[in-house]
Amino acid sequence: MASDILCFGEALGEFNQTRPGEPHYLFGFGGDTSNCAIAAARSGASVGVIGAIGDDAFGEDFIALWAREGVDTSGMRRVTGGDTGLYFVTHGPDGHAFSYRRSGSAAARITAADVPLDRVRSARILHVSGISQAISDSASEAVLAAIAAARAAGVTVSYDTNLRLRLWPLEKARAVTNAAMRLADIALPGMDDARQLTGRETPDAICDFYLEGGSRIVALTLGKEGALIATPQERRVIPSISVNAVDATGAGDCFDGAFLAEWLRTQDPFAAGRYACVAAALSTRGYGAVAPLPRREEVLAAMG
Ligand SMILES: O=C(O)C(=O)C[C@H](O)[C@H](O)COP(=O)(O)O
Repeated sequence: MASDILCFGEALGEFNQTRPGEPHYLFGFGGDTSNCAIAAARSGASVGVIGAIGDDAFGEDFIALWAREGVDTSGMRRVTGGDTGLYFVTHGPDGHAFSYRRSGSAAARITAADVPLDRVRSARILHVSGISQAISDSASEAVLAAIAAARAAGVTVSYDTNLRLRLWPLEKARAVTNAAMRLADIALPGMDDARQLTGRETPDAICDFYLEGGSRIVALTLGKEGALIATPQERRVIPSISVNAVDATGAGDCFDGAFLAEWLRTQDPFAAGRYACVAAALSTRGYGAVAPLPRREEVLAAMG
């Protein structure tokens, strides 16, 4: 089955500490590209996920989740005896923090030979991230194989920097992510990541960096300040809306999915940016990366 937006990365079972300081964790779903896929599906796009997942109970939960969300899983490998990665979210005065149990997971053991290239070639957008590459060298090569197939077939490549220094050192992240971003048509960096990856300080200088690298659209997320959307011809700051935020986990991924869905519909990066800023803000009103992802009607209602 062909999907318009194909997301490639690691899905992670999520344990989210909803009462600070207490050993009480709410189970949910995470993993940046899976979050993006579900956000895009809830915004009405045709979406699929590719990659690998364990044949354990968490993998089963994900297959059921994606089915409920209308996300195609026919390109997702269930690895016999493989583990699905997990992560823990804790909340403190400086916001949320992640810790991982994912090394050696089914997703991390993927190789370039496992990538379903036919699915990549028949998509309209391939979405990957820095995390998709950080989890192992073989996964990194698999992502590059998917990007090469997409580019050769004229499929738009979308890339979120999603810098995770618990997964790899900054020097390696810089080299790999900056090289991959040069292959991306749509660059989706976050401000904190991009400062560290580019060495540039201002939103404009960061957008220049990625446009000079060859991206057609840069959507630089600025947290509560919204986003700066830049093309070679024009750039606009898009403000966010204020909400009662409890957990920002997955807000960046929600931005990505909402942005890609709306951009596919309108081909207008600024309209997509307005829609995605509102969707991302709404996604912070509940705990977890996936449960609070808004549907298109909620986003449109909040846009007024
Ligand atoms: O860290 C990882 O490897 C994950 O994939 C876990 C999370 O689900 C995403 O990181 C959330 O991403 P944000 O939208 O940037 O909050």
